[in-house]
Amino acid sequence: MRPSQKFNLHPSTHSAKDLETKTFDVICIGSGWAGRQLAAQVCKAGFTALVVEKELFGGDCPFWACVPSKVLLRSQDALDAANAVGGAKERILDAKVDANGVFARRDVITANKDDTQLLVPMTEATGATLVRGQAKLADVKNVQIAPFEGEPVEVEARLAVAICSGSEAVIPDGVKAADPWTPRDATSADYVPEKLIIMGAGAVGCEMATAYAGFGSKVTLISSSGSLLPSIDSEAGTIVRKSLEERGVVVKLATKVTKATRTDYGVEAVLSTGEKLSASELLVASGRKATLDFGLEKLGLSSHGTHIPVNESLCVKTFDGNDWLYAVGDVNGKAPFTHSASRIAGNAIIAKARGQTPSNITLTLGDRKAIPQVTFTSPIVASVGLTRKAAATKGIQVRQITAPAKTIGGILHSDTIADGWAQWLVDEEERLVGATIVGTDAADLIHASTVAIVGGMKLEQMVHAVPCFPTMSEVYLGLLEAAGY
Ligand SMILES: Cc1cc2nc3c(=O)[nH]c(=O)nc-3n(C[C@H](O)[C@H](O)[C@H](O)COP(=O)(O)OP(=O)(O)OC[C@H]3O[C@@H](n4cnc5c(N)ncnc54)[C@H](O)[C@@H]3O)c2cc1C
Ligand SMILES: NC(=O)c1ccc[n+]([C@@H]2O[C@H](COP(=O)([O-])OP(=O)(O)OC[C@H]3O[C@@H](n4cnc5c(N)ncnc54)[C@H](O)[C@@H]3O)[C@@H](O)[C@H]2O)c1
Repeated sequence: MRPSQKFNLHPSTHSAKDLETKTFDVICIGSGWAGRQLAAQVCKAGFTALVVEKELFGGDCPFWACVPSKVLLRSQDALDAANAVGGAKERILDAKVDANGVFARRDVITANKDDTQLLVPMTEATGATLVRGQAKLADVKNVQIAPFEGEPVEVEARLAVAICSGSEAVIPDGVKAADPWTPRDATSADYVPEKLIIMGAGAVGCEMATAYAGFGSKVTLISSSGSLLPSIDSEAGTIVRKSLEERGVVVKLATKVTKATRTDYGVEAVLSTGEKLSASELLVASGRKATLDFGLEKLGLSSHGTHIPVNESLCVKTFDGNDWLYAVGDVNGKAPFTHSASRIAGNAIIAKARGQTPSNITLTLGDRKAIPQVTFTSPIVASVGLTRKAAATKGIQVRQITAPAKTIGGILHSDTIADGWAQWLVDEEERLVGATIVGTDAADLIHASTVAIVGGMKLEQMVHAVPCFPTMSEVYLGLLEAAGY
């Protein structure tokens, strides 16, 4: 069995047959960040919530996605940081990470995929009731739970049912015969493949290329897109490509993996160029689709493609008069990040139950005006609001301001700090509408831009926000200067 599939479902605990009541204010199908946060929010407001989970309480993020992937990246990062400072680097005996040590640290942080260690008690502490089993929509506000043992049980929601079922990796038919690694396998692995082909250069592909190159794999990163991280403006992908190539990664863009098979050695991949490559493993990181195995069709609904369409309150759009069925998190395809499973649906459900209008936080978050994203490559790529591409698609006229993401603070911090790249996009009134930062500390630096975009700030106001010396926040001085302020 693959390491990604080794976990205990604890089938005899949290059984639907033991429920003291069958009626809850809100029922969440799925216990990822989306389901748990919504349940916690409504419980805090004095309502009751049931969370149904078919796999591990906690969903993807703590066991297979954000958390283990960040652990796989952290050790090389720490070594690189020490290696970039004279006086410290002389003490480093080996600049390569110990992959087994990294895997062991990951297993501790992910509690060996045992949800009873942290996620179950943490979620119960919010006041939510938890049940293990597969949930299906049975009727309006009715959900059927098929437990791991015993007969199905029906539960009813007084206010709302929220589909928080997440997403799963898309494995194209042409490569299935290779029995490829999914992102779950890449984050759960307990060995380092000698040669690794990664298909897809989005966030998963680029992060895993960084991690496995650090472990010593010979990585080939192949993507149908013309640049790495295609959802961000292309300068970011160019910088990440250069860094990956310096780490020995071979990058092939505008190229598809069309077919792959298992061989005695591992896998053979056929590319759209006709080239054939062999490797120990193939990681497919070519996108995700919503998890839709909960019986939408039972209500005469279809999911309209790969995600469930929702309105600005995250209420499902697919049928008239719906005011009780919500889709929250990856399943709605709006912004597939842990942090974007925001309080939108909870606000709407609570306000409606109290006969109030939802606060305008719903709208700010709902239109994705300022949802940030960080890709933990080396250097890190952070972005919020509009990219140039997104502005053009929306027909929004923007002025581009760029500056190096390199400051005196950064130079004092690291002898090898690279120039990096920072971009602000401002609208015709000089209001900030987008920011991208590629470089040291970008993950945290971006938050200042998020706040400015949410606050509708103009450059003439931002000029008053003076960063401390000597810090990386001086990137913002560089941007203001480049903007002519
Ligand atoms: C490798 C990787 C790294 C990532 N890194 C980051 C990162 O650094 N930062 C970030 O913000 N995002 C990251 N993401 C994205 C992030 O993991 C997702 O956006 C987030 O986990 C989605 O949360 P969710 O609650 O919508 O879904 P999930 O976490 O997928 O939870 C859905 C849950 O619903 C359950 N479920 C589904 N159907 C049913 C049913 N019928 N009955 C009962 N239960 C059901 C599933 O078992 C699952 O537990 C990463 C993704 C990947 C793949
Ligand atoms: N740090 C983070 O926040 C983080 C990290 C990892 C994942 N995620 C989330 O997970 C989601 C999924 O990430 P992902 O990287 O799997 O998908 P993605 O959609 O971001 O990127 C898919 C990539 O695969 C390429 N591709 C598609 N078909 C191909 C083929 N046949 N051959 C070669 N290349 C092909 C595409 O051109 C693209 O570059 C993202 O939307 C992201 O939100 C976030």
